[in-house]
Amino acid sequence: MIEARGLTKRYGDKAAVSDLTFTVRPGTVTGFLGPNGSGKSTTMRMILGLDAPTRGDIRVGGRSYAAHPAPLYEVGALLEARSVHPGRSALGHLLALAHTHGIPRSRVNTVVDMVGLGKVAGKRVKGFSLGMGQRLGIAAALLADPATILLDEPVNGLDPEGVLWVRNLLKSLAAEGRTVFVSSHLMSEMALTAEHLIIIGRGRMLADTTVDAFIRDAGLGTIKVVSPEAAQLRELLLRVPGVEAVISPPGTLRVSGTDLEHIGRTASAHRIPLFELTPHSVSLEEAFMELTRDSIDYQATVGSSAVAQQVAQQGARA
Ligand SMILES: Nc1ncnc2c1ncn2[C@@H]1O[C@H](COP(=O)(O)OP(=O)(O)OP(=O)(O)O)[C@@H](O)[C@H]1O
Repeated sequence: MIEARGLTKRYGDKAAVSDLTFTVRPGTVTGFLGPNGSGKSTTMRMILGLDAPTRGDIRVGGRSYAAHPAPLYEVGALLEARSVHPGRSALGHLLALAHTHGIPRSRVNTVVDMVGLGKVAGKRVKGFSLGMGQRLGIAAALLADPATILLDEPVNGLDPEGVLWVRNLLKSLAAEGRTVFVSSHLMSEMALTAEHLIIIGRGRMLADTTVDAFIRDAGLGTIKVVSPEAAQLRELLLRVPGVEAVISPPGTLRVSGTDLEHIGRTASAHRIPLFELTPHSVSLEEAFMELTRDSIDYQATVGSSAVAQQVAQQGARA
């Protein structure tokens, strides 16, 4: 379990993290999302005691990281895949880490195999690709079989097979009852991996929610119905428990809690004409961009306007 209370970090005048309060629970994968520079890495560094909060505190397993006598058993982390001495072999790096906690060589061999580096374990890290470096970082994070796993952008540089592997690995670690906290700026990847999301922008909390609720609130599960008798259709649809329907703008219904077939059949049974019946088609990535739009520090001038325009057009069309 990771618990942040009023967590704040300032660098001079700049607040990298502002008053964050959240709990990351065991048994689920929690995705930590935010645009570039939103404070994800700073928060992760504070979890590991690499940065001290200006205000507030952050605990892992009930205590600050520094208060754990053998921290590798409590938290396994991958923050920066390149932070390994390039002259060391993968095996040498892991053995050195293992020695600090009395972890046997057999466990080192196990994690090397687990991450698929068996064939290159004796090779120097300087020859590793980004993806191999990520795998080594994940091996180091898993070395002491910790209760909490903390990974900063673990799929960076991985090929599709590697991305799938990380996704399944994180889910299985959570299913074993571990706390899994993983940062990314890829909403679509997180939606496939995480059950819970913490989304920040400019160091502030934007959303602390489940993936299901995020999808629901973003209107991704809604159906758009255009009919000259929208009000009558709405009354009929609302007779089914769990169905929600709002008229916006006049003549257009936004319906959730049911499916296209039910709406079509209800309209047909009451001879209500339909001009349109479509699932809402905003992607998760676009919903994330909408949420974080006002919190983007680093915005490209070429391309981003096209993306914004596309989102706006999609919103207008939907
Ligand atoms: N050591 C530092 N000194 C000064 N400013 C810093 C320092 N570390 C981070 N910052 C600033 O704090 C803010 C948050 O940075 P951080 O690296 O935590 O964001 P991030 O969400 O991890 O970004 P990215 O997705 O690009 O990795 C940024 O504006 C960054 O420039």
